[in-house]
Amino acid sequence: MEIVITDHPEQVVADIISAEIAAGATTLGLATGSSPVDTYKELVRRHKEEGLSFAGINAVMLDEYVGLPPDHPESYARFIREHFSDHVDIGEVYPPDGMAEDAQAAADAYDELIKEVGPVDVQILGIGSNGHIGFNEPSSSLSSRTRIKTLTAKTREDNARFFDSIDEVPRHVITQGLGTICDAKHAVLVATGEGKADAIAAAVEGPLSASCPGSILQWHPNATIVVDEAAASKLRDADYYRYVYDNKPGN
Ligand SMILES: N[C@@H]1[C@@H](O)[C@H](O)[C@@H](COP(=O)(O)O)O[C@@H]1O
Repeated sequence: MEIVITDHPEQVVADIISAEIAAGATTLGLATGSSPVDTYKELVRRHKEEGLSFAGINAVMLDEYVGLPPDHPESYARFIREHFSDHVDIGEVYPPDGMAEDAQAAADAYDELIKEVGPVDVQILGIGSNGHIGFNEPSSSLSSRTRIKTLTAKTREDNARFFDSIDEVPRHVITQGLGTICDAKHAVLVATGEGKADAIAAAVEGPLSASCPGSILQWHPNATIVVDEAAASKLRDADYYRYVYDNKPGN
């Protein structure tokens, strides 16, 4: 893993995505949540002001709530349109179908679609305060594929801020599995704020364990963790990561 501690995570992630596009990326993996919002803002700015083009690129998503139609204000399909795809020249963005009558069949179909559209060249990720990535809650199989998951009480509480009340937060989701996520050629996780410090410490320096699904990135051959000082504050070896990044060949 490469760990980047920076005051401007959105610039670092946007730089990585711009470089992957320049190197020929054709499939992006998009994440929702507040963590990547500034990155999308920066990518849109680069598109409008610097000519960064997403032409010829398609995208898949990490997850979707079961039971929310794609035009629901809190559906992840809508989130991606609002924060990113409506503002750039990207091709298709394929959302999981949270309204399918048979949600598991929709999840299976989505896993197949990712294989057809993919492989994902660069997958953006956030991390939940309990260490989840996508919606792979603790105890998720490390080799899981896209499937239905039941959200923990903690995740529903964390996400209640986006809904009028906690009762409106769906209990079930379709999420790429950890195995699906790890099929991406480059996984880039962004986290900011003190609330993510424990999750980042567990994902980066804890054991590779289903108890912290984000720790699967230790196993991924090309994972970058981009964090601000607050999210890095519980990393034991932060100084070493800074040293490695500052002395990166080619930097
Ligand atoms: N399913 C999403 C994740 O993809 C996201 O990374 C995480 C953190 O969200 P946030 O960035 O808002 O803290 O939780 C959400 O529920």
